[in-house]
Amino acid sequence: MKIALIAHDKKKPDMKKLSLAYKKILEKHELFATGHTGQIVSEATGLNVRCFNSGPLGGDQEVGSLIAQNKIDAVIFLRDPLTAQPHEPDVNALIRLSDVYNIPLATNLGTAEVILRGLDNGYLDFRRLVNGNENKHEKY
Ligand SMILES: O=C(CO)COP(=O)(O)O
Repeated sequence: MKIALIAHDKKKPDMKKLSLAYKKILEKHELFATGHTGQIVSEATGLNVRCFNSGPLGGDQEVGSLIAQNKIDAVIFLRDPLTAQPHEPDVNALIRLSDVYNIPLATNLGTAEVILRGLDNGYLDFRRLVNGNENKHEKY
């Protein structure tokens, strides 16, 4: 599975802890991330992470583009709900695309853990069926 990891600045410590705690699960999957988040996760865990631009410089849009191409199976996006972000439209666009394509999306630690444990228990295996239809999203 292809997992996207993103964390706003105040949530990066949480992302570091999450990636360390769930390293054994994450290492079975292909990881993608916005720039600084990916750097933190790869340095903390030693896992291979494909890093895009930093979020404010277009990284969220790069992840969104992969979602639109059916190339991301789950998103863990630890958002900071208490700080205004200059690139809020990009954040909203990424969340919107996840909903358009029914991509499991966690926006906080609680849901992130559910998704990671679900991933390990095969609950996201339905994504493999979707992946069989690469670039052919079901619209209805
Ligand atoms: O701002 C972000 C997501 O909106 C995260 O970007 P970075 O991982 O580059 O800090």
